[in-house]
Parts: sequence; C-alpha cells; structure tokens
Amino acid sequence: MLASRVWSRSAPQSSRALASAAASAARSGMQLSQAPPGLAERPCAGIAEADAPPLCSSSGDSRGEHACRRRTYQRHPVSNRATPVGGNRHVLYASYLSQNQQNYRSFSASSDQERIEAANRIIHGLPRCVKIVEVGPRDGLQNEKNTVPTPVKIELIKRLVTSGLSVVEATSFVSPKWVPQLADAKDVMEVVRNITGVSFPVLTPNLKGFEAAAAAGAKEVAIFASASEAFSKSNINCSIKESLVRYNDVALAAQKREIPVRGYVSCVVGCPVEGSVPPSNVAYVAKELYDMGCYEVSLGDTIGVGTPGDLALFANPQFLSMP
Ligand SMILES: CC(C)(COP(=O)([O-])OP(=O)([O-])OC[C@H]1O[C@@H](n2cnc3c(N)ncnc32)[C@H](O)[C@@H]1OP(=O)([O-])[O-])[C@@H](O)C(=O)NCCC(=O)NCCSC(=O)C[C@@](C)(O)CC(=O)[O-]
Repeated sequence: MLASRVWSRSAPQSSRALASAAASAARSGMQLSQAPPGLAERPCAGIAEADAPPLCSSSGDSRGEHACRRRTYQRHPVSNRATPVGGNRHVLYASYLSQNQQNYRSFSASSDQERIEAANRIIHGLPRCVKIVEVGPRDGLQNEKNTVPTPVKIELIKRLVTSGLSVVEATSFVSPKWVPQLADAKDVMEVVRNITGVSFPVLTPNLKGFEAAAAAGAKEVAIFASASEAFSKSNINCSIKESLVRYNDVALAAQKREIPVRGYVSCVVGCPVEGSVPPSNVAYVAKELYDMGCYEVSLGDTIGVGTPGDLALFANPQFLSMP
C-alpha cells in the first residue's frame, strides 16, 4: 500500500512522533497534517479555541464530527481563497518542535529519572487525535494481481465504515487501461454514494475522470501530483507541469459543482526511479495544489524511505516558501 501524509489540518509534534506517524501513514493511509504559513486554520467542532491542545492531528473529514481541534490549512472546500484563523499557530508549533527536540536530546543523554521525565513530556505532547484517510479499497486494491469482484469491494468498504472510519477512499476514476483493477469505479460509487456520514473521495487524474466521478455521484475527489518528475511520468504519463495544468482543470470543474478536492503529493522524500527528491519540489507542487483550491494536501512518503529529519522539514513553518 502506498503512503500518504497530509498537510492540511493538525500540527505535528516532535520530529520522531511525526516520522512515526508518517510511517504508519505509509502503511495504513493515515494522514498527518500541518499548516503552512499563511494558510487557513480552523478549529474542530466540539472544542473551544482556548481549550485546544497546541498540536493536533486531524480526524474525520471536513464536517468536523470528531471532538478535536484541527489545525488546518483547510479553506472552504470550494473557495479559492483561504481565510486565516488563529495566525500565531505556526509560532506555537515551531517552539513546540524545538522543545521536543530538546526532550529527545535529554532522553538519549541523561539519567534514568531525566529520561523518564523527558519521555513523559514527549508522550504528553502527542497529538490528541489524527485524521485517518483509509485508502485500502483504492490504493490497496489497485495493486492486486487479480481483480477483486465489485461486491467484495463494496463489502470491504462497508466493513471499513462500520469499523468507525469516516473517510474511505473508495476507488479511482482513472484509465482502465492503466488500472484495470478499478474499472468498476462507477459500480462501486453507485452503492457507496448512498452511505451517509462518511466521505468517499475518489481519485481523478483528469477532467474525464472527474466528469465520470461526478456523474457517478462522487461528493469528493482527489487529484494526485508527484514531487518526482520520473514518478509523474510513470504514474500518470505526463510531466509535473502538465499534470498541474490538468489538475487545475479538474479543480475548476469541481469548484463549479461545489465538490471538494483533496490534493496528493507523492514521493515527497524519495522516488523509486529518481532516488532522493528535493524538498523544494515538494513545496512547489504542494503550493500549486493548494493554490488551485485543494482544501487539504497530503504529502506522501510513497515508498516509505523518510526519516524523522526528512519529515521534520515539512513541519517547518517556512516550508512552503522554499525556493
Ligand atoms: C492519467 C492517465 C489517464 C493518462 O493516461 P494516458 O494513456 O496518457 O491518457 P490518454 O489521454 O492518452 O488516454 C488513454 C486512454 O485512456 C482513456 N482515459 C483517459 N483518462 C481516463 C479516465 N480518467 N477514465 C477512464 N478512461 C480514461 C482515454 O479515453 C484513452 O482511451 P482510448 O481512447 O485509448 O480508448 C493514466 O496514466 C492513468 O489513468 N493513470 C492513473 C494511475 C493511477 O491510478 N495511479 C495511482 C497510483 S497511487 C498514487 O499516485 C499515489 C497516491 C495517490 O496514492 C499518493 C501516495 O501514496 O503518494
């Protein structure tokens, strides 16, 4: 299964916790988020701003049904302009991160008692909640050697929902020539679109996919660019720049229909073809996706090679303004 790490709501904590959460994300589709500077943040329903923990991964979807405060770069899903709320969060986050780096340092270089105290500080600093975007029915099944029958996919989705997941990426409206395993996207959506209280985003690589998804009743779509040129070409058969042009068309079409769009950036640390990927590529693609209207942007350590140091970089408030 491929990895994803979001940057949309929530604030990262220590670099190690962040990395470990991102590593989990790589395996399960759980997504972490952190707000880049100048982007909107908004509280989760259920917790007053003053009570909110300084850091929080997000949970659930944009409806805010979970009682956590989301630090989000979330703008209104279909608006092109972010509305900043609580603008000092990045400062809070930065000081938090450096405090936790100190905690880790004292953890590794001190007495037992000091280690216990440092461990407690780290544990207390863990996020109160995380957003889980379950991507198994899409990201998992797209790689199956044999195509899973549609009723089995639907049953899988239903069981995932029953387990309490509130965002389940249901399928992809991609070319069946490229991903035959998901050629039944319309049939899957036919059923799951009637399940209420859960978001079922679907991947749409182009306008054709978006139109098909919308016609099938998709209420949320996801566009997926890459920070690696080689991965972009092998995954969606076009350059990063070309993909952004396509995705801009999708974002505009989605905006007209008031369909929220999530963004993915793949290969944020490493690419199976190119090797290491410059963080400036990630910043560029993430910002483009955000600017075209994505309400959240997932940063994917697609091949799971990130280290705490790599991932902490994305938590830096200056990350988006990297040259
Ligand atoms: C992007 C394309 C379509 C370009 O593929 P292409 O071959 O360059 O496109 P094309 O425009 O030349 O079209 C080729 C054929 O596909 C059809 N077609 C074209 N578009 C669609 C569509 N939307 N739905 C259905 N059919 C479509 C089109 O009509 C045509 O059919 P023909 O005329 O030959 O009969 C193709 O490369 C593709 O579908 N790629 C998707 C691959 C994919 O799903 N990858 C997901 C991998 S996971 C990932 O990306 C990372 C992520 C998201 O998980 C995050 C992370 O973990 O990091």
